[in-house]
Amino acid sequence: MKKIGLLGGTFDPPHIGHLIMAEEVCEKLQLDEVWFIPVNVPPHKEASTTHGEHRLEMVKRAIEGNKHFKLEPIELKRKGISYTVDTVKQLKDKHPKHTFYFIIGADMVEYLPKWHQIKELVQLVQFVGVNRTGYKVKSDFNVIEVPIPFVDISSSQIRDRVGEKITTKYWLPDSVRRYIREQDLYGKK
Ligand SMILES: Nc1ncnc2c1ncn2[C@@H]1O[C@H](COP(=O)(O)OP(=O)(O)OP(=O)(O)O)[C@@H](O)[C@H]1O
Ligand SMILES: O=C(O)c1ccc[n+]([C@@H]2O[C@H](COP(=O)([O-])O)[C@@H](O)[C@H]2O)c1
Repeated sequence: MKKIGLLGGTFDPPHIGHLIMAEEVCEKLQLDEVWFIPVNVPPHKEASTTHGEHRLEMVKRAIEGNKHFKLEPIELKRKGISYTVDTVKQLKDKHPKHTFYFIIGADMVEYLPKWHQIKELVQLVQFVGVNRTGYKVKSDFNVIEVPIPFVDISSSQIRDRVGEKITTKYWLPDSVRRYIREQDLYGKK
């Protein structure tokens, strides 16, 4: 039986905030692995995202070299809107012996009441919340709070900076920055 952290995200692109939260939770909760799950269609975001294949490749590069981190493309394969309740059910069916922890930032903790079938979902998986500037980890739902160093970085800021040709060095792994350059992502069209 393994303890598995699940880090769902749009990852458009993945950045050091994602990596630090995954590593901190992995160590503090003594998880065996953290699985990164890029969404297909995010349940709550209006704006369209970069193609799944690019986001998948960027996550692959971001987690390279960390033996605890794995890529789980289950939502991209399933297509459609990526409701977490569907993902957790599928993963529990496939791996009945694992215990799953769904890791979210404080913005998503505050948003929990609006998640699809949230009452059922909280019975199926243990949520873990990490702090994020501007939001609170407190919730009426059962959320384990894991303190992390505040990393005031978001994917949208990175997309804007790339578009404005402002440096993103150290905001995300060089391998991901290279991929963004090679594929000409986030440039102003
Ligand atoms: N800097 C951060 N600190 C703490 N949690 C974070 C941070 N960045 C992202 N997260 C959390 O990681 C998960 C996936 O985030 P996501 O891929 O949407 O990145 P994002 O930076 O929030 O993107 P965007 O700016 O496009 O909304 C969410 O649970 C989010 O709360
Ligand atoms: O299932 C839901 O209703 C739901 C609502 C909001 C967010 N989520 C999940 O939370 C994770 C983080 O979302 P995001 O948009 O910040 O990348 C991602 O896996 C989403 O699918 C899920």
